[in-house]
Amino acid sequence: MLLAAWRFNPRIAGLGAWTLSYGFALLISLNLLLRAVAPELLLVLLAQFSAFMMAYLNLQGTRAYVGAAPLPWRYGVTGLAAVLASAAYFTLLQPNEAMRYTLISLVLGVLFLLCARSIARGNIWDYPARYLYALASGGHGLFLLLRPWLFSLDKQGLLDTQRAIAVSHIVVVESIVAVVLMAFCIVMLANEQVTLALRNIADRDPLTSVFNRRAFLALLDKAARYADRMHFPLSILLIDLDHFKKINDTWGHRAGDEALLHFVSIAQGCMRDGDVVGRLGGEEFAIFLPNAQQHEAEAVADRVRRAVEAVPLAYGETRIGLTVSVGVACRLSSETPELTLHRADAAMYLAKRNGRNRIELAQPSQLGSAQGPA
Ligand SMILES: Nc1nc2c(ncn2[C@@H]2O[C@H](COP(=O)(O)OP(=O)(O)OP(=O)(O)O)[C@@H](O)[C@H]2O)c(=O)[nH]1
Repeated sequence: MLLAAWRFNPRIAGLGAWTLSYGFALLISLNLLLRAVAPELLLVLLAQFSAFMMAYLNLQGTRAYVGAAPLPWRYGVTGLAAVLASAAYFTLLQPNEAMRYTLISLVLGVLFLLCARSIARGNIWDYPARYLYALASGGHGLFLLLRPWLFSLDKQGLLDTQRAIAVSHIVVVESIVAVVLMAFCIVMLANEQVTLALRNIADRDPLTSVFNRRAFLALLDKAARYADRMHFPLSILLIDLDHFKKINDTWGHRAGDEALLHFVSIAQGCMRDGDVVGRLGGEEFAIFLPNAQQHEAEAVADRVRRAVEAVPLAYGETRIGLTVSVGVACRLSSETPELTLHRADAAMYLAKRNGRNRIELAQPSQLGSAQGPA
């Protein structure tokens, strides 16, 4: 299942390491089959090697998935060498099955707990699969830490035969359930990443990565409904780059693209958390400002206008000066967001007519009943 997921989604970070980790899980099963025929030392080394690699690669896959740097390879090599050396020592020189079992259980337990810690980031509602995976790997990690204690109860003769059998069954069943559950979670995580990537493609402008028109309008609609519920104001800036065609005609289309990116980075630097920017088309952008009165929106518009004017685009050796015309509208009570956008658009065209590189407010006569406290 994981191989198929990896084969079809090779670019999902971590999926390769996860799939490989399950390859080592298969080796553990192979080990069980060899029990009757292979020498003890070989079986012990193979079991501990496979178990360590499975848990370690699981952790590496998880870190890759969440965008964390991979653990340096020397950690893995040192950990593996220590596990194998102690396994050999407690098999050949100082035979002690309990000690072997305890050591590997503790190492694996810690690796699975680290795995749970790495994955549980973000908001549970946005990433349910991450929390399920954290639960599965964290639960398995805790159980692994508990296993030596269960084992010691048996060794001390504190369990009667039936209980000892039940405990060994629980240990086996827990491992199988945890491994299968984690594999399902990994497939869910891969699916989550594909969904996010598709949503990004559907919602974002490919050049500037800000929201495209459709996504921006959908978010604006949602923000307007929220503003209605909370009796908050909502303002919109409509921003158009001035004489943009001239940039394309003089320096080429690539310079035009760079100018759009340059503008977006400046505009984003002037916005608060919660403000949303979208590209409505061509060189026309809009920003909506939740809970902002008209005078606050006007101040943001002025910040953007000044910043764009002050920082020319560095295009090779050339410095290309840019300016923007901005229309500002604050939503009237029960006005549809499309209408507010339309008024901001009309104000922006007024700014163009009045000489560009300026801000115009949507008609004062239409703003009489703007929402929220003045
Ligand atoms: N480089 C580049 N150019 C684009 C893109 N989208 C639209 N354009 C160009 O943007 C230009 C817009 O020109 P106009 O609508 O005449 O506007 P303008 O030159 O900015 O003039 P004013 O808006 O009146 O100041 C056109 O030449 C489009 O081809 C894009 O993604 N990249």
